[in-house]
Amino acid sequence: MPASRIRLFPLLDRIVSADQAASLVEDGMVVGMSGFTRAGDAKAVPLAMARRAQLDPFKITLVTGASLGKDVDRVLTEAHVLARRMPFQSDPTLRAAINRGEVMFIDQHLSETVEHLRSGQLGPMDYAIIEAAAITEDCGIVPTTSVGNSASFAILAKKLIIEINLGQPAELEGLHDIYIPTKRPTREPIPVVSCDSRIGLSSVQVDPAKIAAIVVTRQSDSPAVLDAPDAETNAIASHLIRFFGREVAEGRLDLSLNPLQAGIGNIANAVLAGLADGPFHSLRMYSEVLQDSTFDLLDTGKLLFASGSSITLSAAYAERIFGDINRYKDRLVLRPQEISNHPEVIRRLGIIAINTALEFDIYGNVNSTHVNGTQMVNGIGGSGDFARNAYLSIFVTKSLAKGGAISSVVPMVSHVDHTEHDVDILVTDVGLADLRELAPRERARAIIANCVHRSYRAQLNNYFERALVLGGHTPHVLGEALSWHLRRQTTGTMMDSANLEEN
Ligand SMILES: CC(=O)SCCNC(=O)CCNC(=O)[C@H](O)C(C)(C)COP(=O)(O)OP(=O)(O)OC[C@H]1O[C@@H](n2cnc3c(N)ncnc32)[C@H](O)[C@@H]1OP(=O)(O)O
Repeated sequence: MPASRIRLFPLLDRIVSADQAASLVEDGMVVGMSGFTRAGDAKAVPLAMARRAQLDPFKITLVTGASLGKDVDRVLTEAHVLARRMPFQSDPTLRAAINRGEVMFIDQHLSETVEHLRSGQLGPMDYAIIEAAAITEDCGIVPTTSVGNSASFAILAKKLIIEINLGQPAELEGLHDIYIPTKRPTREPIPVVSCDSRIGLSSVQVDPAKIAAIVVTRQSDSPAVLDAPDAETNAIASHLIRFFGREVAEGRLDLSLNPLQAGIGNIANAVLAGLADGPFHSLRMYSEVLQDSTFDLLDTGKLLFASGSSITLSAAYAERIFGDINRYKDRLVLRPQEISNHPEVIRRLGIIAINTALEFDIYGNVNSTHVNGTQMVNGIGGSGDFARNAYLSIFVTKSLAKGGAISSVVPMVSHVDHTEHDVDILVTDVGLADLRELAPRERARAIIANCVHRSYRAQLNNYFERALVLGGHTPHVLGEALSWHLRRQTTGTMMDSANLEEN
């Protein structure tokens, strides 16, 4: 163990095995864990908890920053350790248990979880299990590749288990900016005034007496798995980039755009990658997750600075970037997710927010989470924090899913995460609908003309024209509004019989 990793020497006595640390967690406890979109998650103790539960069954409420690495939620689900889980997940095994009703999942705006904890609406938190790069001389916990909710968990939990991960570079120290908002209702303004504002400390200060155990690990984060860009993701990126060009021509933006937020996944990655080839320069990001494309943009010099709450990279990028993190350190900051996603800061900076929808409807309501209105996919994540408060709230999706059996543009979404009031721009591979300052009837025409796949356009137009006859500010044929989803369930496709004949 290098002395630089635990610099408060009396704490060396608290090093134990993962199994010993896992034995501290008791049935019914509320446990916080580090981890945000695979980055910086606790890796050894949760697996030891699952092993223990095989012999000594127990259940907990598990609260994290966001999703964890590839094994943690899976093994905890298989060992039936999870009674309740919040605020986000993306694991197929856990997803199935949530949809069977076995795990109670609380799908929460990512900026809000620690507010609930701080105010006593959630908790008290019994243990926080936090991955750290180091513990400083004055008992500062230095996070690794994410901050997520770790800072407030460490401060608010009764006891701490720290995983010192020797596999994470020691040079991560200095990357983080830990700021905890003051008490409500007399809270001071959060002093982030630009993407590169540094307003806090580089570690999380805790009372050493709270550290119950330290476990030493040496394991990389699970890598992100990104598909290669395809024709649809490239088309979405190019529609969006042309739109930004028009905004510049109209004088509403300049070539540095406004600070960018981009969600996880292939489309967001493709859009950011597309910015590298455009005329844009001096870009800044104020986002949650920093993906591969962030580092490509930093390398080309197009991106000046990136603020996030986690760095989630593919295996090849992780090796290159974390092997040379000092090269990027003065152009990066990792913040607690309540600051990266804070409504006050998002509104102040005038963020351009780009997130992915599962489906949207003719009026611009967006479903990001539930297939057929019932089956949870991942959760709302930070998309709502950004959509409500952004300068430009953009949602992207492919126009078709499941080989064309599903249209991503429907008469009425089967679940609403982002209401029409929070959505400015919709983009599919077909085109882009600019909904700003449009009334519902105008929004419907713009969406049907620009976003719907040609195989569903006539069917959707037919629905809208019949809705118009019935009237209303937001016309619908209520008895048919969810008929596309029902048809998919019963016949396997959203296409009606006339459309099936046509296609
Ligand atoms: C931690 C964070 O907060 S990151 C910041 C933003 N967070 C969010 O936006 C959270 C919510 N968003 C998400 O979870 C994702 O972006 C999703 C699920 C909406 C889209 O995921 P992506 O992987 O980008 O899109 P993709 O098009 O590959 O779709 C994922 C799956 O949903 C399926 N799908 C897509 N649209 C539909 C639809 N309308 N109906 C049914 N299934 C659909 C796809 O077929 C695919 O299925 P598969 O995994 O079996 O192949």
